[in-house]
Amino acid sequence: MNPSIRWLAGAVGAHRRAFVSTLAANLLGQLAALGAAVTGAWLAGRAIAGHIAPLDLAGALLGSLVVVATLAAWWETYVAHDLAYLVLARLRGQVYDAVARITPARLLGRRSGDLSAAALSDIETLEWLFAHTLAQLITAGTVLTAGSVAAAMIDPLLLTVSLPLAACVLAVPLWLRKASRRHGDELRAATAELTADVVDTVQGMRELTAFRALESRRDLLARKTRRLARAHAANAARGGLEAALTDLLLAVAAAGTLLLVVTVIRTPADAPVAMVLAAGSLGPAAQVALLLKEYGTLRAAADRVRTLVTAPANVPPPRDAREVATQPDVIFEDVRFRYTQDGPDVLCGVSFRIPYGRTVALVGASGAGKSTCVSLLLRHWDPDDGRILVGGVPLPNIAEPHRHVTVVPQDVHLFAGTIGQNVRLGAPDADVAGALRTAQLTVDPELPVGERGVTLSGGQRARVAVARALATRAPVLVLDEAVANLDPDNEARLTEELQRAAAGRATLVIAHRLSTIRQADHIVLLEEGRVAAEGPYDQLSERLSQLFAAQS
Ligand SMILES: Nc1ncnc2c1ncn2[C@@H]1O[C@H](COP(=O)(O)OP(=O)(O)OP(=O)(O)O)[C@@H](O)[C@H]1O
Repeated sequence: MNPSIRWLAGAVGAHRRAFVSTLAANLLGQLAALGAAVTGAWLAGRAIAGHIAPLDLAGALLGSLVVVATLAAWWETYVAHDLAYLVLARLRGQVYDAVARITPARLLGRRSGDLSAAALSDIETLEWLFAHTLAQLITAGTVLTAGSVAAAMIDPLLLTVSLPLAACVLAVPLWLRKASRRHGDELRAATAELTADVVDTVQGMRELTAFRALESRRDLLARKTRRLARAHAANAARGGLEAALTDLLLAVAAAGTLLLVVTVIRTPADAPVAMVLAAGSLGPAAQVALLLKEYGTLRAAADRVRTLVTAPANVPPPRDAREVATQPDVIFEDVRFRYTQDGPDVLCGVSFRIPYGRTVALVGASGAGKSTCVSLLLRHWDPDDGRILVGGVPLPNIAEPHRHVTVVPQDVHLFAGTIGQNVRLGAPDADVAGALRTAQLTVDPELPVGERGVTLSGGQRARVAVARALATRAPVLVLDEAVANLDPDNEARLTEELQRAAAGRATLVIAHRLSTIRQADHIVLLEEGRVAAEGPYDQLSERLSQLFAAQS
């Protein structure tokens, strides 16, 4: 069995009761249906022999079996879907945890729309596995065995046609399994790519409109849609071939069994029962063939979900947690880092200190490694060498780093909801009005901001992000170009407020404006991942002027 399918089958283990109920309902339904067919055939045989007594015990048994089969089918539909959605809910939780674990540092090289496809449509595809496959495969095997044993008890010869042909029916999906896998992989990949492009298109609609690129984007989506249609067509053509071959084999098996029954069974009254039992193996075989037809798609969806869910965390979980000082300094100690093993060193032994109550500005040309320092301080990655200490404790030994370090990022993300909800993101009991006041934003906290904060200006979004960070009361504050979206007046006023807020914090500022940098107590100049110089503004003013002149 494919390892991903085996892994998913294992996921059912947590819902044993629901699985056993599904299995019991399916088995009961199948056996009751077989029993009803045999009883009906036996009654037909008696009628052939001239015994017409419709309401005797056998008639009652037939009626009861039909009722049991019907109720079991209804029960199975209910419990099988219950099982499927229990497992799917669990998988969705695991996918969510995995996405949280591997982002924001990286997305396993996958696009966000691709991850949405894994979280939504791949998992939805697996519903077929849990609701219609696992229990049904076990039941089909049981019913096939029971029917064959009963037929052999009448005459072993009865199995000489149906059993080999049942094996041929099962061989069809096995014979086509490579094509099934290929089609499944292509189908899931095409679905994911289209989803990723649609998500990208919706998110970038403003740019597409501004740059008059709607036509070319439509062409791209049409191309991706055609790819998906081709994948569906290839999958459907193979599925159709499988179904046609299965039907042909079943028809040959039924005709052969009929011929055999006529030859082997001498008493006409026994012929219907013999026929039903001899053909009894064909029904389960056809059912298994039908289930295996979906194997390629299921396997591809299972592979994609498993890759995501079993992806290792970017950084190991905190260990030997230690108490962090309430008024912490932040220390970068000879930090070395590269993003990929064979990539260049991005930080080559960076050391600096942010004392509590002080503001340190990190400056440098584009690509010098400023944002990388922020990512390491937020523990999106761990340094390859050296360490970062907050309040005297290395980051990997801090149980909940976000309680100590907060950030106003370069690309602010606001969630659909009110300003207040966005400010309370990291601190549900926060003083929203106070945080908004410090962030210089005089708006109603109940004002809705729309998805990604579309109803706000860039400056307002930045100030909501500042309020959100301040609301957490974390003692280390990182401002990654937080005021870049503001006009000089507003920038000056917000910087003043932030200076006041910085008195009770250790603050790291990344800024490209001299006016912001001038406010800092200490400046660290990064060049190609190294600290080229550090000191107060007056000491570095010449180098800073050169840097900013070169950048402008
Ligand atoms: N996720 C990533 N994977 C691989 N390389 C990256 C990644 N992020 C940044 N880099 C590389 O690391 C180097 C430092 O990038 P960083 O974003 O830290 O620079 P920066 O000083 O903040 O630049 P800017 O002022 O333009 O924002 C750059 O060469 C960049 O291409």
